[in-house]
Amino acid sequence: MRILVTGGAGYIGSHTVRHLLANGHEVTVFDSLEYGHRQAVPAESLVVGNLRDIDHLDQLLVVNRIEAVVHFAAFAYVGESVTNPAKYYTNNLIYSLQLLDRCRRNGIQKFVFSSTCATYGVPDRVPITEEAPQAPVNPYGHTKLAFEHALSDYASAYPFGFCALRYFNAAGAAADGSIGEDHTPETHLIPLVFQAATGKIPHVTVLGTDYPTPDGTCVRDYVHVDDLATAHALALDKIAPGSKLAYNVGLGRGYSVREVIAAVEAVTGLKVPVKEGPRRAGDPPVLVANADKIRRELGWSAKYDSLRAILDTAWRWHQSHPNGFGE
Ligand SMILES: NC(=O)c1ccc[n+]([C@@H]2O[C@H](COP(=O)([O-])OP(=O)(O)OC[C@H]3O[C@@H](n4cnc5c(N)ncnc54)[C@H](O)[C@@H]3O)[C@@H](O)[C@H]2O)c1
Ligand SMILES: O=c1ccn([C@@H]2O[C@H](COP(=O)(O)OP(=O)(O)O[C@H]3O[C@H](CO)[C@@H](O)[C@H](O)[C@H]3O)[C@@H](O)[C@H]2O)c(=O)[nH]1
Repeated sequence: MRILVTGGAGYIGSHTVRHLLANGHEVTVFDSLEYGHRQAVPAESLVVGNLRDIDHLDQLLVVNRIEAVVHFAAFAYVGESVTNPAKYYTNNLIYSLQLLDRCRRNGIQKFVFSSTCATYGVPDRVPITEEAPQAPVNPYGHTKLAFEHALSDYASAYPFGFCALRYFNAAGAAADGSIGEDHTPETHLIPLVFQAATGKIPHVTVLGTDYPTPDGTCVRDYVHVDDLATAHALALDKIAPGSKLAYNVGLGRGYSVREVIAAVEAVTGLKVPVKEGPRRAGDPPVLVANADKIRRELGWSAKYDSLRAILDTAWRWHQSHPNGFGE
């Protein structure tokens, strides 16, 4: 297939691009490089551009005869979305709607969207199934849910199908350590714990120790980026006109912040300096996927089925790239 991957130079995007290319697809990566990295994707696949330049994008859809779009490009700092919602509604919703409509006008019938477990807000039951109420608790989650609604309406009205993949917490790096997670600023737990272990930052702060969880810290479902990548390829095969697919992607097992820190200490053999701090606004206590539906319907399974296996790959990346992509 000829596939356009927006945000393909970012963390999850770059791992997915690698997987799609290995499977023989023709891939055009479209990324502004605001948060992505040129080195994360093959030079010949990359087009540097911004979703806001819709005519540039439209031209690519036509000239490269694109058949499917995988849409990662978005801003993803939950805290920033609260203080600057305009930035999030503009990039994640307005520009995404523009892209969606150009897909329709150009007859593109397959669309895979990076959604998130943040669309569930604070779930009343875990593990979370796809039927759980979607009630985001921050603007980031609102933008993602609003776009899911637009996709659904398009699939009802036009010859168009989509799959929304609701990722839980992406983690890990390519098995060979050649690409991995490098966000600036970094707010995600796992890379921060590695940075604290290796002395790049003085300590990691446990954000909240009074949650209603076994050890008082938040529980998350960490899923390897390469396993997210395979989910995209399976989704592309499944989508047909009229498809309205939505899948949770996680392992179905939760780890607390303290368990993550202990696991990084075990993987690295290093002591992680830790401080305890207050809760971060908007963090649900427990987010764990019920991922039975994607296993059943797409035949998806996780190659990395334990936190230890995921962290081994992240550690290889941090050792071989102590300064990330080094820009
Ligand atoms: N990381 C996670 O745990 C997680 C979980 C759930 C959902 N998601 C979603 O998955 C997607 C990818 O996440 P990630 O962690 O790889 O983020 P990322 O920031 O590494 O990747 C996003 C990429 O999109 C690009 N981009 C953003 N706005 C753009 C625009 N207007 N035009 C062109 N390019 C643009 C950025 O430069 C970046 O390379 C995002 O949509 C995010 O919301 C991530
Ligand atoms: O310095 C830190 C950073 C995080 N945490 C905690 O660690 C957990 C994981 O946090 P983080 O790695 O920031 O991931 P999430 O906040 O769970 O959010 C990520 O995962 C969401 C889906 O779960 C995506 O939608 C978001 O884009 C992505 O940032 C949370 O409980 C945080 O409170 C800490 O204790 N200390």
